[in-house]
Amino acid sequence: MHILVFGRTGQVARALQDLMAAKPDGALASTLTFLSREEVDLTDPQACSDAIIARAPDAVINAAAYTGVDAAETDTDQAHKVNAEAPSAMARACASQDIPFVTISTDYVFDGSGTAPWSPDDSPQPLGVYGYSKLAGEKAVRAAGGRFAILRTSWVFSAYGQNFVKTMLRLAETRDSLTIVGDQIGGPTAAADIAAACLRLAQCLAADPDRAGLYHFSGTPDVSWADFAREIFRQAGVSCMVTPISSADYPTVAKRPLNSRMECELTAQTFQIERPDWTISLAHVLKQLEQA
Ligand SMILES: NC(=O)C1=CN([C@@H]2O[C@H](COP(=O)(O)OP(=O)(O)OC[C@H]3O[C@@H](n4cnc5c(N)ncnc54)[C@H](O)[C@@H]3O)[C@@H](O)[C@H]2O)C=CC1
Repeated sequence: MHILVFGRTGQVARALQDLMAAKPDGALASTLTFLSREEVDLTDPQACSDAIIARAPDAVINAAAYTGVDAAETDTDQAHKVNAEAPSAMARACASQDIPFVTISTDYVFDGSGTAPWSPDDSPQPLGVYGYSKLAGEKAVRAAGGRFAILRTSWVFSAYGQNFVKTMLRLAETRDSLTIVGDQIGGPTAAADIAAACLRLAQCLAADPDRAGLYHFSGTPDVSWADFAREIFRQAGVSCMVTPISSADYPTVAKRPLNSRMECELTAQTFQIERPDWTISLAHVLKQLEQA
């Protein structure tokens, strides 16, 4: 199965490349081709659908996105193009070819109220432009129909790019104590686990279009950012004291949801993908960083 992936340098795209490299020929049952921003810019939705038609893949994974949550507040047009119009064009092209389309969305489509895990049936109510742009993308992908899967995930970390794990390790090089937000709760999710889930979804949708839909996928257990930081330091053997603070004491341009817990039961039932234990995935990432 030939899978075309939008994105080459992002966390999930790099994790997909790792999966390919780790598996001997044939074991992945898929060949992946990655499209960089230089090859196809997602601000040009027509170029996205043209690339799909021209390359005639068996499935498409969209691992590219405008992920600057704060920057999006003032860069609305760009965020909307990349997160809504581009996936819309990709989904329509895939539906026209009757091939699976897997795209990734976010917990930021929710307003973070309450403490119950969000189910895929709950009504989204984003707090900022980034969440709105991703939600607009979800709606357009659903409207396109076909063999689509939208995989909402949260708190992505890996050995690549910018993420919380790397930020914590960098800060701890010069600090012996940190104040970290303790009232936002969610499931940290390794890019490697998301990559494996995306592949499985693409392969399942190729066999069975009835499994098309919206799914949640996040690491377990749910924790606060402060708890996440403590576990990073514990596993890395770094001595750095973590004091939890409230979101109100750490103002950001875009408001963040307090409750990012996600109900992932439908994903488990439909694809036999369980919530990964992020503490185990974290150990792999720390090892990867150590070897880099
Ligand atoms: N990073 C996180 O904590 C979370 C991410 N997500 C979603 O997961 C998915 C993957 O996220 P990450 O791998 O962390 O993202 P990332 O920020 O590491 O990578 C994004 C990729 O998109 C590409 N890109 C951005 N603008 C582009 C454009 N105009 N044209 C072509 N390519 C462009 C970048 O070059 C990069 O390769 C995204 O859909 C994101 O919205 C969901 C929840 C949390």
